[in-house]
Amino acid sequence: MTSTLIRGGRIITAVDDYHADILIENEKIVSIGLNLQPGANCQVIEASGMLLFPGGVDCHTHMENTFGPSVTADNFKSGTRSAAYGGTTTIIDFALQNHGTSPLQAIERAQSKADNVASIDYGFHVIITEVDKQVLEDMRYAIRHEGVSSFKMFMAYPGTVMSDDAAIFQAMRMVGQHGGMVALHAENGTIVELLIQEALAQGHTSPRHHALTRPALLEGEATHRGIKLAELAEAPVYFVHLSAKEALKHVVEARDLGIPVFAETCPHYLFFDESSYADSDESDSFDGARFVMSPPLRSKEAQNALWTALKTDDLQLISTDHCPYCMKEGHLGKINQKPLGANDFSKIPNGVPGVETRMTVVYDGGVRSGRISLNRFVELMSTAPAKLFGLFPQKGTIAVGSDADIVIFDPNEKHTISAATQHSDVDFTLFEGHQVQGKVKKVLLRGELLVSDDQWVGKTGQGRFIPRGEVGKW
Ligand SMILES: NC(=O)NCCC(=O)O
Ligand SMILES: [Zn+2]
Ligand SMILES: [Zn+2]
Repeated sequence: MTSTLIRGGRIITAVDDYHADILIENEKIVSIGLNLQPGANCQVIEASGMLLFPGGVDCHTHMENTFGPSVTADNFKSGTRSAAYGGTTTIIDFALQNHGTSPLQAIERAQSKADNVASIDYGFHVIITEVDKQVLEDMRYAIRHEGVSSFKMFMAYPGTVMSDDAAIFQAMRMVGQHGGMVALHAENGTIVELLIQEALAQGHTSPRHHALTRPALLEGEATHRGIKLAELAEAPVYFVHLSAKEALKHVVEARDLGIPVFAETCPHYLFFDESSYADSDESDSFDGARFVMSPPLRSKEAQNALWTALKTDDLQLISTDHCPYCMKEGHLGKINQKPLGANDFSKIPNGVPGVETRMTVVYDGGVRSGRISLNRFVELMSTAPAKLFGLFPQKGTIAVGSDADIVIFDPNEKHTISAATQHSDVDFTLFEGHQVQGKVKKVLLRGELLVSDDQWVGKTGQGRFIPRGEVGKW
């Protein structure tokens, strides 16, 4: 029997804050208490002065994503290792339903990419691109028998992954009856497309036009429509990467009425705003491409509103939407990356990295700056995503019986974030040069050390697919 004792740390959960030892046996936490004694052959980890968090749960990542014009820079090997260094021990990634195929085939394909390669645990949402009777039946089957109970649908990207309202409504109605949930990418795709074509026709090709052609109002409109479709379908709904005040307003309104509407935001919307695009209209500046994600960065005012909403539970969690493309073509052999859109902003692959920095930047910029409490931090990073997406209490907390996914975190260590010292295959981080306080020191997945003082001590492939139960019930 393998056993580990973590001694003397300060345990933080979504509701508790206390000093105790944690005893781990066979992947699980078996005891929490004072002065626990190690048995024979027990590994002892000293953690005095350290905070102990449940392993991070990032419910929005895109490893080896193929639905855009190119493949993301991280696959499940590099991406999950990078996540682990950042304190995340579970991700929920995506399985893409290609046109003419079943969601069940999508799950199988996604599993074949992750199995034996991922270093942390994982699940999938299926991206639904086509709905018919058989697809709806397969979605029901996925919820009941495959442990895949959430589905992403796009109100944007016409001609590729966008679904119309009827498809979204039918999917919501089906999954709502079976304990599942649809997650929506809410932007009015047809109007965005029109604005893009008008901008290009006027010769506007630089990255900042990405933001100008995706106005906040169109995120607000789609969010409102998505809520109405969910209400009609009598189903819960989840909004991914919420960025705009105009969208938040509708979420708040619905939640105040007791409608099961949930939403996440992402670190990039909390730490950057639209001014990051400002320089990129100069003739040869392509630098703003690093901030090309959808929805785009919003105003400073929106950023403040998001922070407030995180505090008041109008937003339930922070995920990363880790979807990295390199700024330089050919980095580690990656092709068709951000420079694809060097002469046309609409061809820049959408997405940014973030899986490794999520906990650190939110701890520093959220907890240390006084915007959120330490308990709320744990809730946003771990407990809420686990509860909302059917992983709790196996994941998302430090409790007897839970998986021993634990982050040992030094609240005092200062460091500077840089792509050069990160572990993703992408060649930049939005947080380059940011000085932060608080550092992930050790990370355990089901009791096994993955990361120890900046050293990788984990094993490729030790991550496991985690079947999920009912979602959207929290
Ligand atoms: N967000 C983004 O720009 N890229 C990733 C795909 C998505 O989540 O829409
Ligand atoms: Zn999206
Ligand atoms: Zn995404």
